Amino acid sequence: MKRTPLLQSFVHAFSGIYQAWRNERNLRIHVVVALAVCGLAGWLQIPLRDWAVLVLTIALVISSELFNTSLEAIVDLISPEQHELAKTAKDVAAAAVLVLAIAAVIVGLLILGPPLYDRLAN
Ligand SMILES: Nc1ncnc2c1ncn2[C@@H]1O[C@H](COP(=O)(O)OP(=O)(O)OP(=O)(O)O)[C@@H](O)[C@H]1O
Repeated sequence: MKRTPLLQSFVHAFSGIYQAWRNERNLRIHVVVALAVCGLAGWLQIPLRDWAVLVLTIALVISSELFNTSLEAIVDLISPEQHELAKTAKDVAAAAVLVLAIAAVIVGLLILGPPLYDRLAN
């Protein structure tokens, strides 16, 4: 099998991000919320370790959304008709994103809550 050049692999990956961005409203919502959280974290001047946790959490949510988008495309390709297994595949993948999104909200509250309270109270 012909091996894809390294640079071309990056081009494909960025193309994947662009396609998902164009087609997936949920991904755009995740990115907008992530930018808002980063803005708030910058304003609150949180420590570097908290930044690391925030960035990893944001990446996990966005990455799961990208996997979800990929899985939806595969399901639509192999099962254009309605099928119980197609429904299970899509619903469970969406559930995986939901679990991470809920965890991300909790992480955000734990990291940003106390400094935000201090800033607003003083
Ligand atoms: N081929 C199918 N067979 C059975 N049920 C399906 C099928 N395709 C979609 N569904 C059901 O419809 C729901 C929405 O499917 P759709 O492909 O529109 O995803 P979506 O709404 O674009 O998801 P997301 O909002 O995560 O992008 C699925 O979660 C599933 O319950």
